[in-house]
Amino acid sequence: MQILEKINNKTLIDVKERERELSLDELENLIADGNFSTKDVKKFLKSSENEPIRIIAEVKKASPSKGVIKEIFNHLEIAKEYNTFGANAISILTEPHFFLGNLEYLKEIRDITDIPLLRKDFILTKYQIAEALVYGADFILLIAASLEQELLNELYTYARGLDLEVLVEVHDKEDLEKALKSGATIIGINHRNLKTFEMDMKLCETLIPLIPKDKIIVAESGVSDIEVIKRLHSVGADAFLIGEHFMRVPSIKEELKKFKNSLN
Ligand SMILES: O=P(O)(O)OC[C@@H](O)[C@@H](O)c1c[nH]c2ccccc12
Repeated sequence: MQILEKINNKTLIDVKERERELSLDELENLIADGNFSTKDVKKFLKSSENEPIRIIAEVKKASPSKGVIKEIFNHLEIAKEYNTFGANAISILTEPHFFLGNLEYLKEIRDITDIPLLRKDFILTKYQIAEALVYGADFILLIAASLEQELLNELYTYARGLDLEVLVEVHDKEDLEKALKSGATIIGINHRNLKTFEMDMKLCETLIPLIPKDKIIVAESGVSDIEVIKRLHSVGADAFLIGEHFMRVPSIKEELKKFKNSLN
C-alpha cells in the first residue's frame, strides 16, 4: 500500500474514535454557540510590491520520508520565533503517527500569535474541518490526490461555510484540474510526490502557467535557499511553505529575515 493511503486509512480510524467522544453535531453546536472568527488569510499570502515574498513557516517534528527531523522540539518556542521574525502564517502539523504532530499544538500556538494558522493534516472529513476551527485554525489543507472530485468540492464548500480558507494541494495536472473545479483560490504546488516522496523542483514552471492569474500560489516542500525562492517568485509563486529547513538551521530569525528579503 502507498504511504498516502496508509496515512489516510489511519486518519479515518482516528476520526471515528474522536467522533465517539464528541459527535460532529456536538462540534457544530459548539461552533454555533461560540465565537470562532478567522483571519483574511489571502491578505497574508498574496505577494505585493511592498512584501513580495510571503512565508508559511511550518512546525514539523518528523515526517515519514525523513524520520525525526528535530530531536529537541518545542512547538511553542518555534512558533514564537516564526511570529516574531516575520512569518506571514504558521503551518502546524497535527497528524500524530507519521509526523508526530498534535492537535493540541494548534490550540496552544493560537494563544501566542495573531498571524494565520494552517491545520496541516490529512483532511478527509467534515469532522476534521470543524475541529480545525474549534482548535484555532484560519485555514486548512486539502490534498487533491486524496480526494475524489465530489468529496473535494463538498469539503471545500463546508470549510468556506465556516469561514475557513482552504489551501488545495496539487502535484500534477490532474490534481490541478480538480483543484480549479473545486473553486480553490489558494493553490499549493507540492514539489514532493506524497505517494513516492520523489521531489520535482521544476513543478512550478510546469503548473503555474496553467493557473488563472487571480489565484494565490504557494510553493511547497524542499525550499531551503534564496536562489530557489527567487526563481519560484519569478515564475509566479506568492508564498513559500517551508518546514524541514527551519527545523535544522541554527537561527530561524536569520533564515526568515534572509528569505523575506531575498529580492533586495
Ligand atoms: O519540510 P519541507 O520540505 O519544507 O516541506 C514543508 C511542507 O511542504 C510539507 O510538510 C508538506 C506539504 N504537503 C504536505 C502534506 C502533508 C504533510 C506534509 C506536507
